Amino acid sequence: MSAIHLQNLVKKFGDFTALKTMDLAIADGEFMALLGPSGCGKSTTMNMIAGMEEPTSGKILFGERDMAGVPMGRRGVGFVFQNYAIFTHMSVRQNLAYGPKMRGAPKAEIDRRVSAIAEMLQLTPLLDRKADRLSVNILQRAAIGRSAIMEPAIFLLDEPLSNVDAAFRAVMRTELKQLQRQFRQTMVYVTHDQLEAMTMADRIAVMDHGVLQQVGTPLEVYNNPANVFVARFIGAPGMNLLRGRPAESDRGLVIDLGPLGVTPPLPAEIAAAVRRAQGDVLYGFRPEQAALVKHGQGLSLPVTFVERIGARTIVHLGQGESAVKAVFDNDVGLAIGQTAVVAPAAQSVRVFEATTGIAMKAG
Ligand SMILES: Nc1ncnc2c1ncn2[C@@H]1O[C@H](COP(=O)(O)OP(=O)(O)OP(=O)(O)O)[C@@H](O)[C@H]1O
Repeated sequence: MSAIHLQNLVKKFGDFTALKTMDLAIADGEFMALLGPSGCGKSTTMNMIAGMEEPTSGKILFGERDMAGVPMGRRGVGFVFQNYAIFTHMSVRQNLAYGPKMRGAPKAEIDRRVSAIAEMLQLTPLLDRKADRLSVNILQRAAIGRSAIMEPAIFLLDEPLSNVDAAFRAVMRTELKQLQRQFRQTMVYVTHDQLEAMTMADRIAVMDHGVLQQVGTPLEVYNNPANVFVARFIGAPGMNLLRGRPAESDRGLVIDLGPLGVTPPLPAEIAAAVRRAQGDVLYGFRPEQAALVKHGQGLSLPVTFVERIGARTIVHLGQGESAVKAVFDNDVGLAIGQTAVVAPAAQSVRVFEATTGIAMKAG
């Protein structure tokens, strides 16, 4: 019943198409993140699932049931927004109890459910505080509790952590995931923060400009991006992409990167796909998968900047179209102005068509 199917879903605002023909199947009990930059259509999609917006065309099914014309209050969804929806004149307890009370639940059951949810969200010591005395962090926690207490089969969260501070966000990521595991709800979670999507979601739907770009597990979208948008958007920093032209060499198929020289030979399965293609390609590899190698064995580039973030070091190499980043787990002792020679781990190399941006895959 609580699987969600979006079929050919389109949303237009006047002449502007906010969502272009979205097809997405979210399984019962799945945690799906809708991830993408601002304005990509995440909230529009969510608002249609919630019943706050009507689709221009296409269908939304909950299980087998078509939601066309079903008002928000009848969809059985819980919804938490970026801005906490809390009654500030009430205590935390009264806020949590509000939904079950409106439904006419007996007092003993309300008390039991309020205690359980308060315990789960670490709100127990704050139950009798008035909401207007609470920090933004705690207010958002109470707002999540207020929706979760209704045990909706479908729980929709739209950027619920974007106003809370960074340390609290880390705590809430774990708690939300635990909450979902416990209730086994279908959860749809809108975020522009890939860390939230990567750490919590079973699968991620990556969107851009109203178009669904890829759906996959966090590792799938990280390891095998469907196109250059996903390659750049996922990962911090995103994937390195260098323009070049396939060329045969005595060691196998390589990519001629012009002034940067030629790449190491491509792994056989990627080489087969690249041989079938025509024109320029983008040679991609993750900054975390670059190693420092000896001269002549990789791409030789000047160091332009070095960022140290705790134990991690991000080394910026080259400029303009030849710019590359490499991430190391230690201080590799490189300084601005030096030359570094980097090579990606062979199995991590990905190649994309330059004109369409689509990943070239084996098979
Ligand atoms: N009611 C509306 N009328 C006109 N345009 C709208 C309306 N709602 C959204 N849009 C436009 O549709 C596009 C998608 O908006 P949406 O809010 O879904 O994006 P988003 O990915 O959730 O981004 P954000 O994180 O900034 O909210 C944007 O260009 C937005 O300006």
